[in-house]
Parts: sequence; C-alpha cells; structure tokens
Amino acid sequence: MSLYYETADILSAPSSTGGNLKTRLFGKKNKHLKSPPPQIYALASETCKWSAVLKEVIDSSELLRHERKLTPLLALLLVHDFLLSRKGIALPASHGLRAAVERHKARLAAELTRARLRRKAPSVEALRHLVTAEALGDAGLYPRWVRVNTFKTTLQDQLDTTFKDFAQVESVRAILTGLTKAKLLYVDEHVPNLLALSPTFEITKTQAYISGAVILQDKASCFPAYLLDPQPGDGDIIDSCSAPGNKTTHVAAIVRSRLTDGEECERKVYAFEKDQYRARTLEKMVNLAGAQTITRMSLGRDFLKVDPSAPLYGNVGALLLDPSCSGSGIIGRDAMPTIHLPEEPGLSSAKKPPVDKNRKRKREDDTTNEVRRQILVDDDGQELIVSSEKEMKMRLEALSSFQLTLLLHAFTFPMARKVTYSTCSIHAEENEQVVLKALQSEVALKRGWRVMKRDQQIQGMREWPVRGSLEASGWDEEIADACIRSYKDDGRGVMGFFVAGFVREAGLGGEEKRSALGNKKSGLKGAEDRYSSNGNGHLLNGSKAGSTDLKDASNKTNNGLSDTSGSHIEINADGEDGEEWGGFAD
Ligand SMILES: C[S@@+](CC[C@H](N)C(=O)[O-])C[C@H]1O[C@@H](n2cnc3c(N)ncnc32)[C@H](O)[C@@H]1O
Repeated sequence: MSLYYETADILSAPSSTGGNLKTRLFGKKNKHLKSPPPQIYALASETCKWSAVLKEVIDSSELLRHERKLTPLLALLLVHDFLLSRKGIALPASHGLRAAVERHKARLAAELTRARLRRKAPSVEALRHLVTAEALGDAGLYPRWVRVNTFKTTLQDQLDTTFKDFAQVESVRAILTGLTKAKLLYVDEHVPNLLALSPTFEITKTQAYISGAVILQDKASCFPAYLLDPQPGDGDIIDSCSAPGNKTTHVAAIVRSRLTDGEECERKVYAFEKDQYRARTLEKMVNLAGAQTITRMSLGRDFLKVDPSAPLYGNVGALLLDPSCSGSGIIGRDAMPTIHLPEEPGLSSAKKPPVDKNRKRKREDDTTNEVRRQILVDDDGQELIVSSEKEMKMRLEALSSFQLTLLLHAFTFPMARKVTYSTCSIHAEENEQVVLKALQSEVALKRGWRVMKRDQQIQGMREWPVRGSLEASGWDEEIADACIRSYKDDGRGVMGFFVAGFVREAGLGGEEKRSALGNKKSGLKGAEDRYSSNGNGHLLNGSKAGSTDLKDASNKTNNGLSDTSGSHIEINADGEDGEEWGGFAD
C-alpha cells in the first residue's frame, strides 16, 4: 500500500520543497521510503504523463463521487495501474483501494476507449505515442541523444540489435519533423558513437540502457571529452568536476579506444567530485558504464584542494573542467511534470485546490524569454528564480570567478598540455569571458597556455559550425572561432552549451613568459587589472587575495547552479590538500 501513498506524497510536496521529480525522490530528504524509489519514479512519471487522459476517464466515470475514500491523486495512480500497467494494481485483490477501483472496471474501460477515440487514436499503442509526445512539451522539440558506450558494445552492435527496427534518416531535422514516428535514428556526423533518436522512443526501457551499453547524453555534452581527444602521449587525465559522470565515462571510453589490441591500459582517469551525495551517482555511473578499470574516483574531494605537484599527478597531461554553472542552456526535459487532477465531487470552483505553483511557473516560463533568463538551475536540477537583473549579474559574477579559479588551478598541473573548459550556460560571463581572463592570467602567461585554435581541433569539433561570440571574445576572431557554442533553439537539436580548449607546448615551464593571446589586445578592458594570478594558480581579484573570494564564490555557486549532463557510496571524506594519496575509490 505504501507505494501509492508514498507516490502521492512525492507528487503533492509543495513546489518550494520539491525540485523536479528526480530530486524529490532521490534527494537527501527521502531516505525513509518503504517502496523502491525507481518504482515510485516510474509510477509517478507515467501517471503524470497520462493524467490528462486519466482525469477525463475518472471525471466521466464519476469514480470519486462513488468512492469517497479515494483522493484525486490516489485515484489517478490506481486507475493508471488498473488500466495501463501490465500487472494491474500492485495491491492484494482483497485490498479496499484496489476493490474501490475494480468495482468500476467496465465503466473505466469504456471511458478510456472514449478518451482514445476523442483523440483519434486507433489503438491504445497509438494513444501511448500521442500521450508521450504531448508530455514531452518543449523537450519533444529535441531528439533523444544516446551515446554508445564502447566499454560495453559497439555502434554496429547497437544498430544490429537495440535499433534494428529503426529507419536511419539523413539529418537531425528529419528526426525532429518525424516526431510521431517513434523509430527514427540519425548517426551523428560530428561526434563518433552518438545517435539521435525520436524523443518519443522509450529508450530507458531497453536492455541496452539498463545495462549501461548506451548512455543518455546530449550531443553538446559530448563535446568536451571529444575535444580533449586524449592521445596516448597525453598520459593520465583529470576530470575535475565529475558527477554524475557522463564526461568521465566518455573520456575513459576514448582513452580505452586508443589501446592497441591486447594492450593493457596503464593510463588513468582521475575523477574528482566535491559533493559527497552527487559522488554516489558518479560511482554508480562509472561502474554501470564499466569504466572502473581506468577511472580512479576521489569522492567528496574538492579539486581546488588537489596538489598539482603531488607525484600521483606527475603524468597528468590533459584535464577536463566542466564546473557548476547557471544552467541557462539546459532543456527542460527534467522539469517537474504537470499533473491534471480529477475534480473532487462537490468542490465548487471557489474551493478548488490551488494551482500547483510549478505549473503556473512553467506557463510563465513559456510566455517570455525574459522570465526564462531569470531562472538558474542547480547541479541537482533544482530551479532558482532570480528576481532582478542585478541579482542575476551578481550571481554570474560569482559563478565566473569560481569557474576561472578552477580553470587556473587546472593550468598549474606540471605536465598538463591540454585543458577543456565547458559550461551548459549561454552567458558570455561564464564562457568567452572566462576564456579571455584565463588567457590573460599570470599562470597562463608563465606556463604558455594558449587557446586551442579551430584548426588544431579534432575534426568533428573543427567542423561544428556554431562558434563563440565575437563581441564576448573582445572582437578577437581567432578566440571566437576557437570557442565552440551551441544554442538550444537553433534547430540543431542540442542544448545550450559552451566549450573551449587550451593547449601548451611541451617544454614550457613556469619560468617562460609568453603572451597566451599572441600579444593581441583583447577588448576586455581592464581585465588584466582585475584578474591576475598570484603565481600559484590562485586568483587575485583587485587587491584581495583570491582564496577568500573564491570560497565566497563557491558558496554562492552552490546556491545557483547546474549540471551539464543532463544521474548517486561510502564516501571518502578526505579532502585535505597536499597529500600524494588522492583518496581514490578503486
Ligand atoms: C556541471 S556538473 C558536472 C557534470 C559532469 N561533468 C557530467 O558531465 O556528468 C558540476 C559538478 O562539479 C561539482 N563541483 C563543483 N565544484 C567542485 C570542486 N571545487 N571540486 C570538485 N567538484 C566540484 C559539482 O558538485 C557538480 O557535481
């Protein structure tokens, strides 16, 4: 019985304490659930998806007038399982709630048929497609991007098995225009082992997804590991901000793909994640992907406290930095779903329950981009409404300061030759401007860090047409062209994203001073004055030493921020710096 009551509780939690469905369910506050969270998640999300149809069925059959112990939400959940779940209601036949629904089985079935015919769906299967497409909302305008996990399978294997019934199309646009056809597939032209599927296809129900053979990952989120392009000569890799682990497993898969037949992998991917709770997801993801042989996770560890000169990192040649950001490029696939509740009998319109604030907010979001821009999404998908431009500006400043600090720390690893920096933000403050400030920092100048120019990039990234903003790059064409962007509403079917690469020639040490901008003057006036480094990779902001400011920025960041990926162990609460031992979970 707890399944239905617990699911109803999760769905009726006030939006102020809620977050999206995943946060509500897998969040820190929900440790005492009796039913398995995945079962609650499946019931809640499916019921929300079907709720417009089920509301019609329940209202027309007058179920709530006849069965007074059912609440509207319980009725939705029970009728969902009764009519649509293969196993029916998950309660003993003698149970009062089950009996309350099953007493009306003929009427409920007849009303479902009417609801289906009203929607001109020839079968329940056709109705399922329609309902799924409708429930996707904005997300229905984007394909489902699926990365084939080469630790477990190959692209060809997946085309021959999981996707054998799919029709291959020539472009992402063809997927987007054929939305009602559930089985269209496009093999991406830029990123290897990446597929776009019709958004209505329920990939999460396939064995390939359950076993970790395929991973849901937006195309743009695949750019950083692909751009980093870890070659055998690059040695070990660091993923500095790892959870939930999409880029960690991607970069590890690329490292492995570079082995020759029978060669054992001696290289390591060191993955850091500061948040202990999110670190659990990272560990699960790495294990599910089969990447644990290559990946060393340091769970709950702050990358800023990692000592770059520790012998353990002496062979680190490439770092991937994908820090928390404003999340302004994220597509709202994970927003709290809308629930259409049946009418309570005898409830006059004056007494109707208040409209769910989430739903109201969603409508408001849809009306103006202005409002949309004021929403930040944190690493757990929780939305934060920013009430004024001034507040937004302050948050972006705090974020970009924190992001720059992390980037400059990455620059200090002695053998590092390549770094990628990425965000799922559309704001120049977190993107091109961080790149400019990083290039102008003392550590970059000292160690010879330069931007990875377009013609130095791996083919797919070189060919990706959407580049950085010229204005935000201080009118420096080379930098703008080196920066890679994506926008969520330009028809390419991807989220809003930004990535830039940095390179340094071997042999350039701490002593050699070179202008990372090639002596070109950037349009970012005064940036050199405001941002420089104290030589230890720590940012100096104005006259203040960076560490205090950074702490500040980092704290603020934790209130306003986001996860580019669009999935959670006893954690090692090490985290003090300077040790050679990285606290890695094997
Ligand atoms: C945008 S998410 C990373 C998404 C991840 N790269 C992926 O693709 O799955 C940023 C992550 O960085 C973590 N983080 C933030 N600051 C950190 C720090 N100083 N050290 C390590 N992790 C940090 C956050 O907790 C969050 O999990």
